[in-house]
This record gives sequence, C-alpha cells and structure tokens, in this order.
Amino acid sequence: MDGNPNSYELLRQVQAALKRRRNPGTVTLFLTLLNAFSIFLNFYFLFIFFRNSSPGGSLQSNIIRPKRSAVAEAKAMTKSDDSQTSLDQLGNHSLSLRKGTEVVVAGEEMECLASSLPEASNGINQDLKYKTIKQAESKKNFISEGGKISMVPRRTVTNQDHLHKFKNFLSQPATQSSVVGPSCATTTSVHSSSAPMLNSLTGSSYSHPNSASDLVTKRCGNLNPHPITHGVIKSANTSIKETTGISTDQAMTAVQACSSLTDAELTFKESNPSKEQQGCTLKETSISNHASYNDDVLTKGKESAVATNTQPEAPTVSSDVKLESSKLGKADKLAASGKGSSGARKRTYDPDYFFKVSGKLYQRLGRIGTGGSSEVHKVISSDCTIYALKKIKLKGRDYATAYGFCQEIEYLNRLKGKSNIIQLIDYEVTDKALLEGVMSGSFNNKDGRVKDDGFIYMVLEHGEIDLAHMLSQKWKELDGCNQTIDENWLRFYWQQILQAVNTIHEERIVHSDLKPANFLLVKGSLKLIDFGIAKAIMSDTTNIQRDSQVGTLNYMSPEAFMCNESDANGNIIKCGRPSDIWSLGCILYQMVYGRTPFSDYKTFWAKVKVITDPNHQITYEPVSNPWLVDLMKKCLAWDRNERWRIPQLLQHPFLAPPVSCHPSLSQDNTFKWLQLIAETCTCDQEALQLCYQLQQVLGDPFKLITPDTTNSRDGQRKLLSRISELCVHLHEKINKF
Ligand SMILES: Nc1ncnc2c1ncn2[C@@H]1O[C@H](COP(=O)(O)OP(=O)(O)OP(=O)(O)O)[C@@H](O)[C@H]1O
Repeated sequence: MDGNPNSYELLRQVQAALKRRRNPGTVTLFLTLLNAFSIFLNFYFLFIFFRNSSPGGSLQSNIIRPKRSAVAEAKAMTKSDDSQTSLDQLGNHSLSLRKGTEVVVAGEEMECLASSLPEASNGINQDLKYKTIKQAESKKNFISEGGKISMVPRRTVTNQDHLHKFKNFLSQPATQSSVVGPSCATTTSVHSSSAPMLNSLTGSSYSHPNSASDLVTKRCGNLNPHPITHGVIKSANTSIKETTGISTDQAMTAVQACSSLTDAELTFKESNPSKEQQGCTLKETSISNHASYNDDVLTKGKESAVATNTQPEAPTVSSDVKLESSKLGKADKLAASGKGSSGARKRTYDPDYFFKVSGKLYQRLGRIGTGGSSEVHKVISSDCTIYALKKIKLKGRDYATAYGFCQEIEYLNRLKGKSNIIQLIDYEVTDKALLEGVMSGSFNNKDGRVKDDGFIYMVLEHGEIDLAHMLSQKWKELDGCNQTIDENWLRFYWQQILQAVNTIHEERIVHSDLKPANFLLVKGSLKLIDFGIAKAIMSDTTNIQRDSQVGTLNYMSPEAFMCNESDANGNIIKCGRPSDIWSLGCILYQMVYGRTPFSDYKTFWAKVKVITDPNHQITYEPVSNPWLVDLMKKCLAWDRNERWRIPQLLQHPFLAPPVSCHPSLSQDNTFKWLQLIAETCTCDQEALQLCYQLQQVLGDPFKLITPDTTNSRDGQRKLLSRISELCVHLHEKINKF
C-alpha cells in the first residue's frame, strides 16, 4: 500500500467534505461505496505489482532482447571477414537459422531465436528457452501475412526485415573468408551449391585433395594408372631443361617419362657409376631400369608409350635386367615382338618407344624430320632433357657413303664446344668395324655395300626450327603484302650463318651441303647441322677432292658438278671453301627473293647446264638496299677465285649500319654533301638509293661512259644528263619529306 499514498489522502478529503454537508445516511452509503472502490484499487495495484515481478513479466523483454541480439550479431558478422570467432559463430548461426526455416515452418523466428540465444552470455537455460517458445506460441497477437503463418509480433517487423537480410546473406555465394577455418565443413553443408568451389579455396582438410600438387598427381593419374609420388613429380618438373616446342601432351609425356625413369633410378641405385655428359648426369643404371620397366610395359600389352610403372615389382627384376642388358643387341627385337620369350619375362626395352644409344635409353616424343639419308626424332633422356636423335640406316648403302656418315661423328666431335655448331651428345655405330676404320683412317672396303642391318645413332642438341621453315613462314606472312623480307631480320640471320660457316672453315672443314634446312634455330641462335658429306681439307692443299658428287642441286656450286674433272687447263677441279660460299650466295638469294637463283630451271639437266655455264647471268631484281645485290654477287661469282671469303663477307657494307653503307661518301670530302643528304633520308630507301647511284656516277664515271668518250661532247652530255636526272629525282624525294 505504500505504493498508493494519494488514494488514502483523497479518501479522507471526501469523508470530511461529506460530514460537512450533514447528510449522514447518504454519507454512510457513499463511504461504504468508496471503501469498496478503495479495496478494489488495492487489489488491482497488488495484482499489477505481482504481475510485474513474476517471471512472466520479464519474458516479453527476453523474447525481444535475444532476437535483437541475434540479428545484430548476424549483421555484425556479415561485416566481419577475418575474425575466426565470428566466422565460427556465423557457421553456427547459419546452421540454426536454416534449421528453423526448414523444420519449424510456423514460428520460424521463434525457433531461430531460441536456438540462436547465446547460452553462455545471457544465462538462459534450455528450459527457459523452451518456455519462452511455448509462451510465445500461446500469445494471441500473431499476424497472418500473405497466407503464411507468422509468429512475429507486429512491432518486430523491423527485426523480421533484418532476418530476411540475414537469410539472404546466407543464400548468397559465400565469401572466401566464410570458408576459411574449421567452420567450413558446416558452411559447406549449408551452401551445398557453392561448396566445391569453396573447398578448393580453403586451407582446411577439404582443400587438400585439390591442392596444386594433387592436381598434378590427378592429371598424371589420368595418363598413368599408377600413382606418381610428389617427389618424382617435383624432380621431373624441375629438371626439364628444355620444353620449347613441346605440346602439352608431350610435356606431360615427358614428365611421366621422367617420373618413370627417375623412379627406376631411385629404385635401382646400385653399383653402376654415373657419368657426366654435357652437364647432365645420366646414370648407367637407368639403362637396365628402363629395360626392365619397358619390358613390364610390353608384358602388359604395350598399352602406352608413356605408361609408367612405379609399382613395387620393379626392384624384383633388377637381376634379370643386368643379365638381359648384355644380350640386348640381338634380343631387342625379339623381346619387342614378344617372340622368343619362353615364359620368362624378358627385361629389355621396347624399340617402338625407346632408342638405346651407348647403353642409354631415350624415349621417343615424335619424329622431327626425314632427311635424304636419315630419320630425326625428338627424344627425352632419363634426366628429362629433350634431344634430337638422328638414325641412319646403313644396310644397302655403299661403304663410301656409310664412311661419310661416320665421318660426321668425327667432325661433330671436333666441333664440340663451338656455339654455332650443333652439339653431339652421344652416338653409336652398330657396325663397329666401320666406325673403327673411319676413326683410324684405315677403312679400305669402300667399293662394297653394307650388308648387315647396321645403324648410326646420333644424339644431338635439339633445335626448334630450321631456317627453311623459318623462311617459308616469313614469306607466308609477307604473301600479298608486296613486301620484301625485313632488312634487319636478314642482317641478323645472315651474320649468324656466316659466323657458323666461318667456324668450320677455320677448322678446315668444308660442309658441302649448305642449305636453309641445315641451319637450326637453337634458343634463338642459328646452328649448323648435317655434316654427312662434309670433307676435311688436307693440310697440303686448300681444296679437297671429292669422292662422290653430292649436295643439294639448287645450292650446288659449278665446281661441285665438275668435281674431279679436268678444267680447260688440264687441272683437276676440286671443291673447297669457295664452294660453300656459292651455297651461301644461293641461301642469301633465297632470303631476299624467296626463291633460289636457278629455281626457274626445273629439270636436273637444265639446272646442271645453266649452273655450269660460265656465261650465264644470274638475274638480280632491284632491291631497296643496293649493297644487298652487291653482296649476292660477291658470293655467286662463277669463278670460284673471285668469290669473297667469309672474313670479307663479315665486313661487307651490308652488315654495317645504314649511313656507313656508303663508306666512300664519308671518305671523300667531295661527297660530304651527298653524305649529309643520305643522313637526312635514312628512312626513305629510294632516296638512299639515289644518293648511292649519284655517288657511283660521280665517283666512277667510267662505269657510264668509256674512257675514250670522256672528252667527247656525247660522253659528257650523257654523264651530265644522268647526274641531273638523279639530282632531280633526289630533289623531288627530299621535297616530299
Ligand atoms: N638437332 C636437331 N634438332 C632438331 N631438328 C633436327 C636436328 N637435326 C636434324 N633435324 C631436322 O631433321 C631434318 C633432317 O636432318 P639432317 O639434315 O641432319 O638429315 P639428313 O638425312 O642428313 O638430311 P639431308 O642429307 O637430306 O640434308 C633437318 O632438316 C631438320 O629439320
């Protein structure tokens, strides 16, 4: 009653007033009514008091508070992107809300709120939460919206909006941060659609199967039914020394090949010593390992050239391998074809997929080219280096030719370490007598033919593309543009060609088969290949006498056709360095005009006739740089003694910068003004050419008029009109600048 002092005061005042009005009956009745009203009021306030202090009194606020708290937390967490705790909470919240949405159709918010109450912080136990839900369910102030039963009171519409936002957030693709951490599993179950993508980004256990190394393993697994260890993959990837020009398949094949070879090496680390070759360590043990490995492949039916076997069976065959490797020479084919394998597993390699050279195995990656006498294959060694393997069949060839092929090995050995010559890595001549004869210079069976099924194998540095292909590509690019090959491109490669040939000439070797196909681009530089018909120059003479007439028709010098014949003076015609220079002239001609000088002569005899004719004039169409024509002429002089040598060619003005293309201009003061003009029109090739012609006419007028007409009016007129003609043209050109 302390809580209602004003009501008593009011009562007393009413009683006093009534007494003053002296109406006792009415007053008594009124007082009775007033007391009754007072008692009712007391009960009413008492009821209100107890109602407010009961658990039900705080219930409503509890319902609202955690609801707000949940939404606020959810909102806060949508903003949070890096707090681990918040992310964990997000995982819990998202799961709870989803559960509420799916299970409790009516009263989704209540279910959600009950399960989302932060138990530790608000101290409400599960029972209270249960009561909260029940009491809330029993309330009558629910609304129905659009046919959907909603337990949300009207005054919590704003909270409902937040919840919708929160749910929207959950239905969006999860952010990267949402999948990080231990909650990602939960998140994955909620975001089923985005889970796979998310998993690949996480650092959790989900991410592991998709990690980069596993991807490699998986990819390799597609090709290779057997698992490849991480170590093997790593080793393969890091040791591939050259991949240029390998297709993805080839690269994968190479990696697998390496993995198989490396595995074999790891497994078979036995007593065989390792050898250093060209900076690459190739283990002898790999021979037998490959042999055994490939025999496994064979036994399994030659499924694939790249199939690798890292299964534990490999070590068990090592002893067989060693026995077998000694018999490989004859047993290879038998083993390969499956013939002769009398139950026991043959431990040899499959020649369809591998080459064996000097006991080392090289896996085939594909055929690069076929020459007149050989096949060239792209191969990969056990240390994952790409090489070219040249295979020459000897059977049926005359010994002179076979001898020449063996000599190629000798020359390549001599030219080891020369940067512009293709490097010989390894070789094998199966006809040992032939090789010994060549090496010792004592071979004398030059008339017969090779009867045995012998081969020459040469493992060579691998080139990307040969000059013939480069040229045809270049001309294809220019096709229809009415353009000539870019002069700088020409200068760049011409210089490299000259330097390569100079290297062999300095070694007293004449190549004799120079042509664009025999210059290979290796890591951006041209290197000389194919010394099959090369000849060494004897020490007592500058020329060599050829045993047989060979070469490639379009590039053959006049003397190459007449080799060993007698000239008009009765001297034996020999081929030497100038013969190579002629071939270089043909290559340059092709680089400039896109065809060889004698390509118009189609038949063999027509070509022979025209090339050997000293009076034949090679046609040179005008080109922008007149020095180029001059350079070609210096190489294609019919008389071999007139041809320039390589050191001279390397100094030719064509290889010098444009302004100094006209050296005489700078040497003679008389022509200083011409030089100045030339300097101002370096961008205009026609103007440059006019300067050059003017300089020639002024410098050497006898090219235009004969000495005896110099003093005649006609001669002088002719000279002056030519000079003025050139000056007028040059003037017009300069006016256009
Ligand atoms: N080391 C190499 N790397 C890449 N490709 C090569 C290599 N050696 C040769 N080739 C390719 O193989 C082709 C034939 O090679 P090569 O000229 O050595 O054989 P050949 O039988 O002597 O040919 P030919 O005598 O007809 O000129 C070359 O034109 C070139 O395209």
